[in-house]
Amino acid sequence: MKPSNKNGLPELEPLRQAINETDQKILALVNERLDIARKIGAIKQGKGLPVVDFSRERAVLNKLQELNEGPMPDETLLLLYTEIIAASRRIQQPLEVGYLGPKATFTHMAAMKHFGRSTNFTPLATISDVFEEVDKRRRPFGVVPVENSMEGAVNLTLDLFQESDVRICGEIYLPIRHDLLSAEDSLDQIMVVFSHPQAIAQCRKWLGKNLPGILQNQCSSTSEAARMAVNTPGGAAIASSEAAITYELNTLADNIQDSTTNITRFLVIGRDKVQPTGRDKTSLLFAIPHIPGALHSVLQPISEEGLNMVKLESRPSKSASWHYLFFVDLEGHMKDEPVKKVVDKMRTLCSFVKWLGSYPVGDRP
Ligand SMILES: O=C(O)C(=O)C[C@]1(C(=O)O)C=C[C@@H](O)C=C1
Repeated sequence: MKPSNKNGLPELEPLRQAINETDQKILALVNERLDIARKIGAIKQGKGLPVVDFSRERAVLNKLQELNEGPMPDETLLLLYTEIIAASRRIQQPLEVGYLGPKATFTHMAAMKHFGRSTNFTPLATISDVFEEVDKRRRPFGVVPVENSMEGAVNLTLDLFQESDVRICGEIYLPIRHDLLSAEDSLDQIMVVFSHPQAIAQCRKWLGKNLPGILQNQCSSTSEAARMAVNTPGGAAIASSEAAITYELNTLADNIQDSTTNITRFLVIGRDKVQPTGRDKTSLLFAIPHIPGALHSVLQPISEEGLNMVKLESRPSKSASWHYLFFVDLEGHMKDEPVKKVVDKMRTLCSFVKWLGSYPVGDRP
């Protein structure tokens, strides 16, 4: 008689056996990779070099994407390899990353997307705290929001670059997807919805259609809303899918935001320079003298060098009223000749230029 498995499908048997053998090989290879990472770690430690090399990590991921012929989608490949690299870092030294908390916010999700889940994350109360932790060398990296495709710039983050010496070493794009979470089982039990005012505003149409006239209660964050939902009979929260896991809530509806193009960009801040990857961005902060045409003449070298300016934002200067600082993002790395030339030229035209960092371009959803 042929061997049968629990489903009574004997033809599955050899395939399951093949999967077992493949898994054993994958396991052995991942452990082999970790052993190699451990050796690299020992060399780096001996030379006083940092464990993290974002440029190398990007090269590893790019190479694998190039080699991938499927059927594994690139998104899955990136998820798997982000975790394998996280484990390879961890075996060298556990990595400490601070982020704008609380737990299960979109900043937390962005941090996990970038660093992998096998990283030590600490929620911090404010954006200033994240900058301070990195500035004072209490943590090597931090993650903060910098702009949202619908709401615009996060001014506090931009302002903190004026005072701080941290460097941008990465960017993360995350689609903002809101879910309706509750300890209750169905929508008709819901009597009050908790969330951050921005999240409530972003789900206005859905709420009007599905929970018309229901009490809306504002919270300081979507995670705080999830906590309220845990403790309030008839309560629901608009929060992230991560909050459903963290607070053990049921997802009564997912993707309830009115717009499907709501994306937040986050920055990874640290203190080390990131080497060029071939697809980089450079962020600069500059001030111009109060003379006609000053901004035009500062930006002119950018187009002359054929560089793509991907962002320009102004903020009031902290030191002088009615004076402005400009944030500009250029495609390219500070080590690329055209970027270097532009920055040299800017230094002759601006009253002040600060290089905030050159870092790999983030994958846009
Ligand atoms: O190549 C290195 O320097 C490593 O430490 C290995 C590795 C990896 O897992 O590929 C891990 C951490 C670094 O940030 C870069 C790459």
